[in-house]
Amino acid sequence: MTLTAVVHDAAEIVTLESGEDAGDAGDETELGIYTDAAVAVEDGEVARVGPTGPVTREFPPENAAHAVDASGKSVIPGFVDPHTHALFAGDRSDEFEAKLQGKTYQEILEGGGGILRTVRATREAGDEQLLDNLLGHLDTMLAHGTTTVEVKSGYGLDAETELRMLEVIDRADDRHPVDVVPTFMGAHAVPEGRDADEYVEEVVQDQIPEVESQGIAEFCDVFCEEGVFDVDQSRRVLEAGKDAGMTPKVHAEELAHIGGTQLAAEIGAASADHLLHSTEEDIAALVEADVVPVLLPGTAFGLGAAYADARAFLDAGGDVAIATDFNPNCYSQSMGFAASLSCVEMGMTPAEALVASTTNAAAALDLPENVGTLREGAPGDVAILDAPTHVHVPYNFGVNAVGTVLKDGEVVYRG
Ligand SMILES: N=CN[C@@H](CCC(=O)O)C(=O)O
Ligand SMILES: [Zn+2]
Repeated sequence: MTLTAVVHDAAEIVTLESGEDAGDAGDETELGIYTDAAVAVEDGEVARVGPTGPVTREFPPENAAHAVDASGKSVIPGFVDPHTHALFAGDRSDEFEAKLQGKTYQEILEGGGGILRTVRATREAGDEQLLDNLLGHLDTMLAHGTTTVEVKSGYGLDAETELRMLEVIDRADDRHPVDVVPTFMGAHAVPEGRDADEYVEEVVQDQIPEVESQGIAEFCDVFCEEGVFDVDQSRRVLEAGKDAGMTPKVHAEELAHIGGTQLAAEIGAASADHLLHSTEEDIAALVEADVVPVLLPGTAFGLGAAYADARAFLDAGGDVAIATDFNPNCYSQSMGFAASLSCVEMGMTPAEALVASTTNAAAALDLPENVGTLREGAPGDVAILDAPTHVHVPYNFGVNAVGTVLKDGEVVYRG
């Protein structure tokens, strides 16, 4: 056994452990907070967490490969970001200006911009360029406390480029400390000059079998949206993906209400994402089917759109997750910013936002129970804030509250 790390004398450690023995507060919060606390990581996994005295007597910091004095600081699990399109080429900053002048997302897409423009740039980029781009974004995510992220394909829209994207995602996962969960999203848009039904058949008959034979994606996602893929087309893609071993996910009710949430419930998706226009019945169906609602407040912020009704999901008993949705239309890699928007614009509490960006986000990716926690046995994925309480995650905005990050107990970022 190797003592990888001991983080000690923290103002607080948020374990996300619930239950009677959790933290100083017992069962009182979902957060399982210990004050004046330490966490010891052995062979990459949390071996002990609790008050500094007993933990450091059992696991002396001087014996650890990494001893971190966290005096005055809050220690939380690394964030899990369960929805990104972080692999792309090109620049769409001029579309931000166009949107500020009143153009809508759909008008830009219908004019060959938006996703279709990123598709052209991504098809033209070489693998090394794509890999460099993704590694750069993973660096930024890590610096903001994210230790696990989902990344989708979907800027290829043909078998060759979709496969290339998934291979680059796989290489980035090998090369970078952040764990990367791959999602196939061949049905992200209808390629220029093509018919949606005909393209869906290409996704089902050409792309999915290729992805299956490479065993290179865990999830299959679809943009179920007015003017993109309707519910039947989306169902066709997700069922084929499911038959090929990929768990469904759905981009649902982002710009209009067309039934994607009900489809997610019907098909047993891991998550339904966006949900800006979901109804009460939709919410009930998701909760009933145990589908994680993933809310993406950065997207609403960037589009100047109304936010999803987070309270309706929470009040219905939904295990709400939040994500950055980092993509050329939503340019933020920061889960802290997503948390700020979740609290200020969607009425979530800082505690709810933290649960949404750790344990519930891990559930949206079907990750093992311990991911997104600092319970004993969890991966030693730790974010140390330059601040005394976890409330600083949403309370700080436009700046980074994270000072140090450990992945599997190794110090991988120091601000
Ligand atoms: N809405 C569809 N996909 C992305 C946007 C992708 C893009 O505009 O490039 C999203 O989730 O927000
Ligand atoms: Zn998306």
